[in-house]
Order: sequence, then C-alpha cells, then structure tokens
Amino acid sequence: MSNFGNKVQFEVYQTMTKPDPDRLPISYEEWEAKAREVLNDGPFYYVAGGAGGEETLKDNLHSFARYKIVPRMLRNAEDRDLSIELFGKNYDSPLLQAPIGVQSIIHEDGELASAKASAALNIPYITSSASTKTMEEIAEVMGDAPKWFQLYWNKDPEVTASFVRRAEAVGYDAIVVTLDTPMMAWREKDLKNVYLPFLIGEGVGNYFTDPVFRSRLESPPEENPAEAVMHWTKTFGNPGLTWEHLLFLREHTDLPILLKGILHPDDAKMAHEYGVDGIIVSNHGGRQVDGAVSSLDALPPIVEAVGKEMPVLMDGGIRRGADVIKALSLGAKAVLVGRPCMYGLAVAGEQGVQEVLRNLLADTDITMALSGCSSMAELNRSILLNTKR
Ligand SMILES: Cc1cc2nc3c(=O)[nH]c(=O)nc-3n(C[C@H](O)[C@H](O)[C@H](O)COP(=O)(O)O)c2cc1C
Ligand SMILES: CCCCCCC(=O)C(=O)O
Repeated sequence: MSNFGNKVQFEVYQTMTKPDPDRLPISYEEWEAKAREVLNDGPFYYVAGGAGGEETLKDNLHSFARYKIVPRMLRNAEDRDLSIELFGKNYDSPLLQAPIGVQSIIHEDGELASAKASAALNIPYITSSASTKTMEEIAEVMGDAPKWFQLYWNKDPEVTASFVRRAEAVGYDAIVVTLDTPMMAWREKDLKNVYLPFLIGEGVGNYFTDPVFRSRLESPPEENPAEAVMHWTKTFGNPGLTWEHLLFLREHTDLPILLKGILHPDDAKMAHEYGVDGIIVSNHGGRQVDGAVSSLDALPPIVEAVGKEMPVLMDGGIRRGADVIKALSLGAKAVLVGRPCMYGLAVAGEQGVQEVLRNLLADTDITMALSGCSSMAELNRSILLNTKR
C-alpha cells in the first residue's frame, strides 16, 4: 500500500472532468446525509443514534477536535508504509471494520457486502455475533482475507463455546469479546421509533443456525420463530460475567482474545493479568453508557497502563485520516471504523463501503505524509497538542 493516498487522489481527479452530483460522496457528512435519504427513520436512527442524551456519542467526535496535529517538516515522507503487525500477522493498514450487527436493516446484501469490501482492501472485517448473515456465510465470501469474530457472551455457556468453535472452524483469526453490551442501553430514538430489529427476526442468523441454540428450543426456528426470538432475548447477554469467565474462553480457543469496551486503566491491567491478548478501547460508539468517557480520552491512560504488554486498539469517532493519525499518535495500534462504513453500505452496498474505506485510507496516508511521518512507528505524541482545558 505504498503511497496509497496519492494514487487514489490522482485516480479521482483523472476520472472526473468536472464535479458530478451523481457520483458517490467524499465527506463523512455527505455519506451520512445520503444514507438519511435512503433509510427510513427506524433503521437510520438505529445506526446513527446513541444512548440517552447522546453526550458520549457527541464527545467521541469532539475529543478528536481537542487534539491538534503539529506537523513536522523536512523529514522525507516520499515513500510511506501504513502496515502494522498484530499477533504475529502483518496487516496492510491500521484500519479494521468494527463489528456491526443487523446490517440487513441497512442494505439487502448486509454483512456480505461489507465483508467483501473489506476483503478487497485487505482490511480485517470483524463479524458480529448479531450479524444477519451467518459467520460461515461471511467467511465464505471473504476467502483468505483477514477476519475476526466478535463474541457476545451468551448466558448459555454451551452456545458461547459453540460460537467460538464455529468461528475457528471457518478460519477467523481472532476473537473479540464485547463487554459493554450485556443488555441494550436506554436508546431514546429507538424507543421513540419503537424499533428493535431483533424482535422482527433480524440479527439472529448465528443463533438460529447454531446446533446448541436450536437444541434448547421445543421446535426449530423455521417452524416457530416467535419461540426462538423469545429464547434469544432471554439468553443473548450475560450481565453476570466476571473476569473468571475469561478462563472458560481461554480453554476453548487458542486464537488471540481481545476485549472490546475497556475504558478504565485498571480493567486494562486486569485484562493483562487474565492473559488476554489485546484491548479495544471503546464505548460502543456512544450507544451504551451515556456520559461515559470518550474513547480518545480513555486511550492515553490505558496505553500508559498496558501498552507495553499488549496491543491497544480503539474505536469511536474515526471519520477522517486526521482522526486515525491522532489515535495512533496517542498509542493506539489500530482503529476500528463503525458508522462511516454503514452509511457507505446504505448508499451503495459493497461499492459504498469500499469507497468509504478507500478514501479513509488515502486521507490517512496523505495526512501522515504531510505531518512529516512515513510509517506507523513514527507516529507519537510529539506531533500532538492537547488543547483541552
Ligand atoms: C448499528 C450498530 C450496530 C453495532 N453492533 C455491534 C455489535 O454487534 N457488536 C459490537 O461489538 N459492537 C457493535 N457496534 C459498535 C461498533 O462496533 C463500534 O464500537 C462503534 O460503532 C464505533 O464507533 P463509530 O460508529 O463512531 O465508528 C455497533 C454499532 C452500530 C452503529
Ligand atoms: C440486545 C442488544 C443487542 C445489541 C446488538 C447490536 C449492537 O451491539 C448495537 O449496538 O446495536
């Protein structure tokens, strides 16, 4: 991916002789506005919305604006390299697609489109437990491209173990355990729209095809979907989890285990003590604890606490190349991208997601060069100014 940004920029200018109102958007704001045009209230606000008064959702973005890049000059940024290494594997760039469930509410191709877009750019795709398409269908369209599996820890430990077995069997490279969503937060927009996709049978694909989940039902989901959905609502999340439960997971997989949803440095230290392989600093895109610290503000103390021991990734509010550069300069090894990909999916399916990611990569590469850096290893706090008072 050497000097990717210049190539993409050149391609855009070359293929366009004048501005074309029908072409795909460039900016995040434009993608979001176009997605708003094509989605009904229920699905749009399910994606765009956050918990409570959306303080954390907004703060995820504002935190980036508080940090300023202080570019360095005359440092030869002619040849650049965006690649990183994680758990012994090389990745072309520091971007991953965040796990996002129920994508069929956004586009009929759902996760298959997003996964294929990721594969085309060699960007790891994180399949959600709550995906509409099954983890096997998604793995199949991705071939050998990098893919991770996000686990929602079911109340039934045998379902949890079965999910992990299935993910391993079809070639996922890591398990991401999301800790911040053992239950749905108070999401005012969804309550107002009376919109919960799972109750209409969306996002349950992995469950309805799971042999253990099915064995707990009186009749198969195809015959009695209402019973299956009811069982899903009772077992989906596990607010009773403790650190000890992670030992159960370790017994069931040799894959790297990452914890997603860590915001407190003491929890990061606990993760290290319990043999976890990596951390994703995240507040679930402001969708769970309203008033929670923004992801970017949570990042530096966590990097300080465990950054030498394990890779620290982050998500929440990544919209542009400068955001990627800021997060990496604060010590994140890589970043996950959530809503921007979903707006790309809404507007133009697979092509839309690919365009969003391609442009973000190009912007990242160019911003890195203009900041005087040539590789991820060169990004550090010396090019950042924190203007927060
Ligand atoms: C519609 C939607 C569904 C999501 N579903 C999941 C999920 O199934 N599992 C998960 O761990 N996180 C889920 N997330 C959270 C994302 O993985 C990620 O943490 C968040 O979107 C990052 O913030 P951003 O949207 O500002 O990039 C979801 C987010 C959205 C917007
Ligand atoms: C009952 C909670 C299911 C949430 C699954 C999708 C998700 O994570 C989200 O944020 O929405």
